Amino acid sequence: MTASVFVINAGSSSLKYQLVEVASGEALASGLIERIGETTGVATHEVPGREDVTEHRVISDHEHAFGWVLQQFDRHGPDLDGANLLGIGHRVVQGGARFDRAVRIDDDVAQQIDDLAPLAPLHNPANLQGIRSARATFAGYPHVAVFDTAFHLTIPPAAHRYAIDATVAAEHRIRKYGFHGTSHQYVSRRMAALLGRPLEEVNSIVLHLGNGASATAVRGGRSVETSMGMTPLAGLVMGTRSGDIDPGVIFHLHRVAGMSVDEIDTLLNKRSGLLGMTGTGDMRDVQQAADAGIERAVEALEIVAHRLRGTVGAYLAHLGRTDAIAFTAGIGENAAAVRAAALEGLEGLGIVIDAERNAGRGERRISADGSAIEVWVVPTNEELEIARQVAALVAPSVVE
Ligand SMILES: Nc1ncnc2c1ncn2[C@@H]1O[C@H](COP(=O)(O)OP(=O)(O)O)[C@@H](O)[C@H]1O
Ligand SMILES: CC(=O)OP(=O)(O)O
Ligand SMILES: [Mg+2]
Repeated sequence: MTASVFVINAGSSSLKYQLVEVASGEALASGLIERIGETTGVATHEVPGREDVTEHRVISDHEHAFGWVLQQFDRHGPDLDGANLLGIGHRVVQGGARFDRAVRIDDDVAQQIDDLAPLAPLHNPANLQGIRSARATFAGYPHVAVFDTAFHLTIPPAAHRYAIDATVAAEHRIRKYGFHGTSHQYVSRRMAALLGRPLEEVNSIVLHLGNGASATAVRGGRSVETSMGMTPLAGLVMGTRSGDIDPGVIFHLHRVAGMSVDEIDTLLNKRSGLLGMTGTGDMRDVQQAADAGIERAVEALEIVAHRLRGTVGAYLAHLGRTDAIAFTAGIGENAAAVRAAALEGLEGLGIVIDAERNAGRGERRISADGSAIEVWVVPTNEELEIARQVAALVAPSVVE
């Protein structure tokens, strides 16, 4: 059997996994456990060609979730012992200024991920829980951390520094880190390949629009600007996160509205964005509501598009010359109306969408033939990118 990598993405209340065959890039199995720690969790295990397994049950913590996953492999396959496992890849959201590439996890690296938790309190502790459970289960296999932030460490100081007291910034490691780097890297590479040009020569803007959303300006394969900041709260409008707001709003909510810092944190991270504006954080539901004429859903879509358009405009200026814009992730790949609205009125800047192509499916160019800047839908595959980085680190001969 050809070599595979087990990829784990442990979120605060979820665990996603995929067994990736490195050579083909195919998922041999994948799954998702949601609502860990809540009264009823939902767990699914999918193996191509077999019926999906879905269970509704209480899953107390990540260790428990892990046990469930192993049980599914035992019962429904594929056989992990026969999977020629090269290693385990872990998505880690915050790698700080330290990790500019994937690294093998030892006790020291695990400690450093823990030290970075104050910079990503919602993400790094969960990532670490996944790492601990997996290291206990798959002792003897190499474990590799693949950081969301690594791809963005090429962003120059003028773009990653905030204009605040320099001593405070240095002491508390306050700067823009950026996230979704694995996806931005994968999509920008793929974009260059689709244009048939060397990566070093292509300038692109990648719009990763999922539950979390971020934009990145990529010059010659290197990230030079991105919309998320020190934390994944900044930038675009997201499913439950506000994206950019005036920081003064926070002081106002505290002093005038009497909210605590924790309450404001929850408001901006979990009760804002699409959810806060419309009552649902799911873009499909927002679009349905807008189609039915519900005013606040229509408005929310206008806010989403306005923010996207402004970001694209800024990145066109930062790049100077842009070859392509790529839409990716759940919304970017599937929501034609969001794509069209985001780039509406930019014909004067050389961006012309073809309505028919935009309404299609799958990886494709959606710009008109005469558009100076090409616009594409490029499906992301973070798990495959993680698997490749793991294989490159622990078994370079396999990926050559
Ligand atoms: N056909 C579709 N039309 C519009 N939005 C969609 C469609 N399919 C998925 N989405 C949206 O994609 C978002 C989830 O994106 P995804 O990349 O899966 O998120 P995550 O960040 O959790 O990986 C949700 O808002 C969902 O509504
Ligand atoms: C960092 C981040 O926003 O991740 P996600 O999109 O998975 O929430
Ligand atoms: Mg995703």
